[in-house]
This record gives sequence, structure tokens and C-alpha cells, in this order.
Amino acid sequence: MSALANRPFVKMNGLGNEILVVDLRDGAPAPTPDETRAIYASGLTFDQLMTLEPPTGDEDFRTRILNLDGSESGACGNGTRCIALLVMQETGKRRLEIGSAGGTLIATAGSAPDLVTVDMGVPRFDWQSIPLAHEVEDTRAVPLEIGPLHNPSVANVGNPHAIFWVDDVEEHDLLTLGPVAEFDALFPERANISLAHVTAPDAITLKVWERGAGLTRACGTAACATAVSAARTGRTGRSVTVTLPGGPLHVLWREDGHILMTGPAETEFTGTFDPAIFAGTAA
Ligand SMILES: N[C@@H](CCC[C@H](N)C(=O)O)C(=O)O
Repeated sequence: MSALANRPFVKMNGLGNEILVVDLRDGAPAPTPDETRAIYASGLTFDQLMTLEPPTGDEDFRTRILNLDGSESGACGNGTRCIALLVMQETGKRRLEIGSAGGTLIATAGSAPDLVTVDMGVPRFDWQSIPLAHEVEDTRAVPLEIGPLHNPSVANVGNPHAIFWVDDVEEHDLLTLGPVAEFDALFPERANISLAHVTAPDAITLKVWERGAGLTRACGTAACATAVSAARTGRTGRSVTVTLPGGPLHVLWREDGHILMTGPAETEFTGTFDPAIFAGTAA
């Protein structure tokens, strides 16, 4: 029987980005790709499933990020705020160090009870780190055309992002263009695809097609990748409000290179996994 059978979960969201949290700090095994897809197929839907796992060093705990298609990511901004808020509420701590595949993330309680700031680390822009399939001259505008979209900026903020600059995020059909770009041969590990409209030197409107999850109400890492790419290309300053379908996130790209993302997180409901979900899955 799956170790997840009868295990409690917490359903949360960060600006409508749906996060299912599973506490595995007792050392229980993480969901397999098959189990992750089975949970989603059961009707308990989410964009990402995030685990709480035992720390390996000085960190408070570790996390693993699983997209709804079972693939794993190195970073999830909205989900990190969710799990941080959950553990802050449990422990009373106002600062947490969270180990992840993309590095250690520092989460700090914000000025309102639902607000969390996460230090998302330092972005990478070299083509090998995105990663891209081959060298390009300038990662601020790479030679790629997807229908009417062209020359995206690319960045890695723990996961790969391509940002297409547009005049109106509603003008293009991201549902059709997103998966074509996600699977383009330029991106050997696929990519999260954004449409970004810079509306002021400190404001961006953003719509995101997420790798492994599709269209979401918000993507924290896309907001970070877009903000740093906008600043890097002279479109904005280093402090911006990024407005997604689910609401606004504040992103500050500090002079020392670190990205600070601030936004809300909320708990929706709790439950336990029905063992029937896992019948026939490879545990
Ligand atoms: N929703 C997330 C990003 C989740 C991971 C992404 N889909 C990937 O595969 O890299 C966020 O808020 O950052």
C-alpha cells in the first residue's frame, strides 16, 4: 500500500496558484510521479504538490516541488510562501530556512498575517544555466519565434523561464502558444512561458503558462524572472509590482543580486488521502 494512503494534506494557494502540501517530516517517501498524477486525477486538483521533508543540515526543513504532470521543479515561489506560512503558524517562527533542489530559500513573515517574503536567491542568465540547447549571443533577447511571439528574455531563478514582451497579455492565445514554446527544442529541460506587458517603470502585467502545469492564476518564479529581466533590459527599475490573474506580487532585485518576492498565502482546507487513489500506482 502507498505510504500516502490516509496521510493528511493541506490545500493552500498563493494568489490562486493551487498548492497541495504533504508533510513527510517523519521520513516517509515522497510521492512518485505516478502517485502525483493519481492524486490530481482523483479530483483533488492542484498546480504543484509540495512536500515538507526532514532537514539535511542547518535548514528548518526541505521541500520538493512536483508539478501536476509528475515532473519535478527546482523552485516554486508561490508554493514556498505557502509552506513557509504553514510552518510559521505551526512553530511561531518568523524566519525559516528551506532547503530545495534549487538552493536554500529564506522566508520571513511579512507585515500582515498572510504575507511572506522569500529570498529567492540570485538569478542566472548564462545560456548553459537556463539551460538552452545551444549558445546564444544575448539571453536578454534570444532568437526564437513562436507564432506572433518573438525574441524572449530568458532567466533561471531555480527553474527555467522565457519571457515574451508584449503590448497586451490578452492579445495572444497563451493556451495554444504556451505548450509550443514550453516544448521548443531550444529548451532541453522545457521552460515556463510568460507574456509580460510593462505598464510603468515599476509595474508589469503577467500571464504564465507553467511547465508541467499549464495556465495558472499566478507563478511566483515567473514574476521574479520577469522582474529581473525587465530591469536587465532597461524596461523597469529594480522594484516592481507584478500583477498576475490571481493578484499582485512585489519583487525587489537587490543590489547584491538576491531577489525578494513578497505576497500572500492562504489555507483552503485539510484532509487525508483516500487509499483508493493509489490503487494501481507504482509506489
Ligand atoms: N507555480 C510556481 C512554479 C512551479 C514550477 C514550474 N511549473 C516549473 O516546472 O518550473 C511558482 O509560483 O513559482
